[in-house]
Order: sequence, then structure tokens, then C-alpha cells
Amino acid sequence: MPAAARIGIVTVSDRASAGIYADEGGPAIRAYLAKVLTSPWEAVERVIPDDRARIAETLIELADREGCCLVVTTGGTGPAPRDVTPEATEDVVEKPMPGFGELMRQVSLAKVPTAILSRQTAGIRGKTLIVNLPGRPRAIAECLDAVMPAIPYCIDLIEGPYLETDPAVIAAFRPKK
Ligand SMILES: Nc1ncnc2c1ncn2[C@@H]1O[C@H](COP(=O)(O)OP(=O)(O)OP(=O)(O)O)[C@@H](O)[C@H]1O
Ligand SMILES: Nc1nc2c(c(=O)[nH]1)N[C@H]1C(S)=C(S)[C@@H](COP(=O)(O)O)O[C@H]1N2
Repeated sequence: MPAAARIGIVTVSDRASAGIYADEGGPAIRAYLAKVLTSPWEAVERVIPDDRARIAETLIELADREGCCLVVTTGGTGPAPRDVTPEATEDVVEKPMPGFGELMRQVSLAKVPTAILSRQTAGIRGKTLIVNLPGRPRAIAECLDAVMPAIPYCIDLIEGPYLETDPAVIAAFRPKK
């Protein structure tokens, strides 16, 4: 049995982190991954305010110390003054992966005209892929359905664990060698 892959789930929300409303985003990401992944994994969860330094520190902690192969964030990707998740992500990644944001905005546009307001991005820090999702809980499946097929192979390429998915839910695409 391979060691469980560790996956970071970071809710970036002033109000959820202050307990003003219950966090729905983190649990929605966890439920999504539980439905999709068939190989062993465990979640490392954080709920933090929209603070650039705090977000960057959390991403570094999950990547470097907690050993997460994937970190998914939700919230703080829009144009409001406190929305700084993409900036914090760019602060900590070595390789930006702009295709993730491009694809997620494209599929989201079929759902909401305000999809273009999300500056969501992604990137690689060491052996960790970091992916931003918008804050609205319904955006989570809308976005992950689009990028999930490419995530296991991306993690192979950064020498992370071999993630397997249920093909009836999401078929992971790995090009033939
Ligand atoms: N973690 C969450 N749980 C439940 N609902 C959320 C969450 N994050 C965002 N939302 C909902 O989606 C909307 C847009 O999310 P956004 O990230 O822009 O939050 P916001 O308006 O900046 O406020 P906050 O940072 O306090 O969540 C929020 O106004 C809220 O209704
Ligand atoms: N798939 C999807 N993408 C979406 C949305 C959504 O409901 N579904 N909401 C949009 C809206 S209204 C905003 S303001 C931006 C930024 O959201 P955030 O600041 O909560 O991250 O994401 C956009 N992207």
C-alpha cells in the first residue's frame, strides 16, 4: 500500500476564518477529492484570512513542511482590495502554470459572465502544485472538473505520488511514453 498522498486545502476568507459564516469551501474541496481519488490520500486543511503574507506562509508550510503534492485554495481571487490569493501564490511558486487559470476561466464563463473577474492561477513550488479556485462554493466542482484530468500527470512530472482517479468520475490523462 503506497503512503497516502498529502493534499492541502486552504480556504482564504476573512469571514469564514473569523467564524462569521461556516466554511463551505474547504469541505466542498475535500468531498470533491474523496469522490474523484481512488489512491490513498489525506487532507491538510487550513482556514485563513485574506492576508497576502499569511497566505504565502501557509502555502510554504503545506508545500515544504507538510509535504503536500497538491494544494488547492479557494477564495480571494477577485478584484476587491482584499483579494490577494493570486499574488500570494505568485510570491511562492517557482514556475507559474498559467494554463490552469486560463482553462478554469474559460469553462466558468459558460456558467457565469463574471468568470472573467477571477484572477485564479496555479504554479509549482518544489514538488507541490498549487491551484487557486474562486470563493463561491459552487465554483469548486465547476473548476476542478476542467483541470483535474491533467493534475495526476502534472504531479508525476514533479516527482510526486502516483494519484489514481475513478474513471467514471474523472479520467486522469497520462500521455503514452
Ligand atoms: N469559504 C466559504 N464558505 C462559504 N461561502 C463562501 C466562502 N467563501 C466565499 N463564500 C461566498 O462566496 C462569495 C464570494 O467569495 P469571496 O472570496 O469574494 O469572499 P469575500 O466576499 O471577499 O468575503 P470573505 O473573504 O469574507 O469570504 C462570498 O461573499 C460568500 O458569499
Ligand atoms: N466557476 C465559477 N467561477 C467563478 C464564479 C462562479 O460562481 N463559478 N464566480 C465569479 C465571481 S462572481 C468572482 S468575483 C470571481 C472571484 O471570486 P473570489 O474573489 O471569490 O475568488 O470568481 C468568478 N469565477
